[in-house]
Amino acid sequence: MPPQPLAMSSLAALREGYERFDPRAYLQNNYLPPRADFSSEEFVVPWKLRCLAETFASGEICGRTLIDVGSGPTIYQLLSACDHFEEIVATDYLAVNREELGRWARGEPGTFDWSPFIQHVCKIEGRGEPWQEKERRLRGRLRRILPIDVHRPDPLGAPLRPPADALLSAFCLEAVSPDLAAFARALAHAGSLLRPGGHALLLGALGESFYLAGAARLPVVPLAEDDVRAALAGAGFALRDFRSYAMPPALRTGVDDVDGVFFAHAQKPPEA
Ligand SMILES: C[S@@+](CC[C@H](N)C(=O)[O-])C[C@H]1O[C@@H](n2cnc3c(N)ncnc32)[C@H](O)[C@@H]1O
Ligand SMILES: O=S(=O)(c1ccc2c(c1)CN[C@@H](CF)C2)N1CCSCC1
Repeated sequence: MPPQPLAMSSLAALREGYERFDPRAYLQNNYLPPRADFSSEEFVVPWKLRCLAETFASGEICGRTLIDVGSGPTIYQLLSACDHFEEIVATDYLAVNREELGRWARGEPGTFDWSPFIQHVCKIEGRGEPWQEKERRLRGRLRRILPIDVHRPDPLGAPLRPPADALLSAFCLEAVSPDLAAFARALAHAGSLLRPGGHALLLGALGESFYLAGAARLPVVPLAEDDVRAALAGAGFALRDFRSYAMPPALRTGVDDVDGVFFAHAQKPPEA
């Protein structure tokens, strides 16, 4: 019997899977029709954008720096945030995603067209702002695009100085964690980037076990709503708002097996 390869750790298997992650395929799968359907407020992308717009509209969440954990190649999640923070710090584990974001931030040709998302956010924010103005503002405030690994206690490799005033993360933690304990640890690690009293906004998948991004097939830890609530409490957060969305059958396109989406707004306790 030839020597058997050592069993690869689940984290190592995940990292190997992400080496095959194709940003353009990922964008195609999730941010173009049929999933990017803006025709009804009942569809998921308008629902997600409305959760963020309504939460930022209160004006309570603002400050100098917002960090986005596991940005991937997407910027939709930053469109309402960018009006309330001087600096947006995007992060991702993969250089291909950081490069995609950098090309968009510099306005280079051939990057993904986010204008339908920007136009929709300007519409629901109701200020009559030209979408090109919102795009210009986000590009001006997206100043750092950093490598990150949420499985490290110090996800950026060094503390963020000063700590972020707010943290956002969309579809990352559950998509990079082999199990619930790893998800909870990753949340706590990400939370270490946030100042006391800072706000965390999480968007994520419920009941999802895999997703496709080109040649990559990535495992996802299937989450129930209570798993998210328990992980937030375990990481020391106070829950402020929790909403969920059931995925309509028409949006089951085979690129994943997501059952629904959650939105959580939580706050880190103030300094003792
Ligand atoms: C499903 S994508 C989410 C992308 C984007 N935030 C969105 O809303 O569509 C998950 C992202 O997590 C990143 N990632 C993979 N491993 C990671 C890790 N250990 N720490 C942080 N991010 C990681 C991937 O590169 C990928 O961009
Ligand atoms: O746009 S979504 O909110 C969305 C957006 C991104 C993702 C997923 C879903 C599910 N798989 C994730 C992999 F981690 C990435 N959406 C979820 C409901 S159905 C339409 C697509």
